[in-house]
Amino acid sequence: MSYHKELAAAKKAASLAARLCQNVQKALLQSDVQSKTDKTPVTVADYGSQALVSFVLQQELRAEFSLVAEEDSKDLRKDGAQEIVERITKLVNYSLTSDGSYNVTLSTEDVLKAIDSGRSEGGSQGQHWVLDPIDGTKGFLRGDQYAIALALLDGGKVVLGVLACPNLPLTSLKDAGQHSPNNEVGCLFFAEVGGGTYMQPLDGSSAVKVQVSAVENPEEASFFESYEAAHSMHDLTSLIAQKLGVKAPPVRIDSQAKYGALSRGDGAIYLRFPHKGYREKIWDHAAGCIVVTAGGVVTDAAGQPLDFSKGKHLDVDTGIIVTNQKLMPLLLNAVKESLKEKAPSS
Ligand SMILES: Nc1ncnc2c1ncn2[C@@H]1O[C@H](COP(=O)(O)O)[C@@H](O)[C@H]1OP(=O)(O)O
Ligand SMILES: [Mg+2]
Ligand SMILES: [Mg+2]
Ligand SMILES: [Mg+2]
Repeated sequence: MSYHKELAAAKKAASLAARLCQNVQKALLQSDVQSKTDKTPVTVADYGSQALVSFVLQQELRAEFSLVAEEDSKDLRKDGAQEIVERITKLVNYSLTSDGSYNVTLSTEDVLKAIDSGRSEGGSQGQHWVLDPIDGTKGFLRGDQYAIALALLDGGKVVLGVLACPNLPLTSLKDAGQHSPNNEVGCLFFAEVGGGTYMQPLDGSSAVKVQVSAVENPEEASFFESYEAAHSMHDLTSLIAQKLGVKAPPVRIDSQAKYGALSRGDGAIYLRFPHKGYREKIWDHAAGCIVVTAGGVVTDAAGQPLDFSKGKHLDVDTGIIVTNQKLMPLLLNAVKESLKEKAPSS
């Protein structure tokens, strides 16, 4: 089965959402930051991006669709939120119409409804879109890396993914680091099952095929991890890297931009070990997973593939690791030994 139409719609939605986020990041004001019950910062851009992606998918596909997305309109429907809802609506309308993509004016209620169409629970039957409207909100607020991550599940498997990374340099992080000196940033990664992975500049110029690094010697490999120590245990990942023989220091970046950078070989390994009690969500990995499948393998710490068919959460054993097929057995060993060493003795 081909998903060309869905892929074209997803690319359009993610590109427009990326532009919305770029506009907000430029003008980021303190009042744009809200607090949700889980205390993660949610900005008008998270909501705007979700409303916009939901609207564009509906317009382009013109069919019933199911969307599992991170945000909902609960906080926006509370007293006192009217002003922020109006700001989100203005932003969404501007982003949809400013380049002539659509000729529409959404009302505040249209926008709230579009946000809430992301309330699906997913599962193993049929098709479900999976969206993180801004992945790496902390990076976004800091002016660093973030991503708009959109994927399609069919029968519980990821069949396409699009990852827009507005601040990721077009050239390898190996050369320029996270901040491109000449400001050539903005990458769109996309992949369809069995069709390889492509990257194109967010400004729309042509796409190139990309490939995960084929490095076989861990001494020549570098690894990515969360910028935030609260999201992944840096002491554990450093032990794993040491056991594996990795020489380079960790490259710490926010969001699924790590998967994007890995998919084009900027580094060879991604290690993610959240603190105890954290449950991974499907929208934090679905798009990232499929863009690295051209040469890469994604598993949990026990070597099992990620299962996207169980609803919103991923039931992973301890952590998530990504590398190429050659390095995976060595990495799994290093992970196993490190976990044993770190485990409290009984
Ligand atoms: N306590 C936590 N541990 C691990 N990941 C978290 C935690 N809180 C939020 N996240 C999510 O982790 C991802 C970012 O991780 P990182 O950038 O470190 O790779 C985001 O999806 C972020 O959500 P959000 O989408 O709201 O930014
Ligand atoms: Mg969040
Ligand atoms: Mg996220
Ligand atoms: Mg998010």
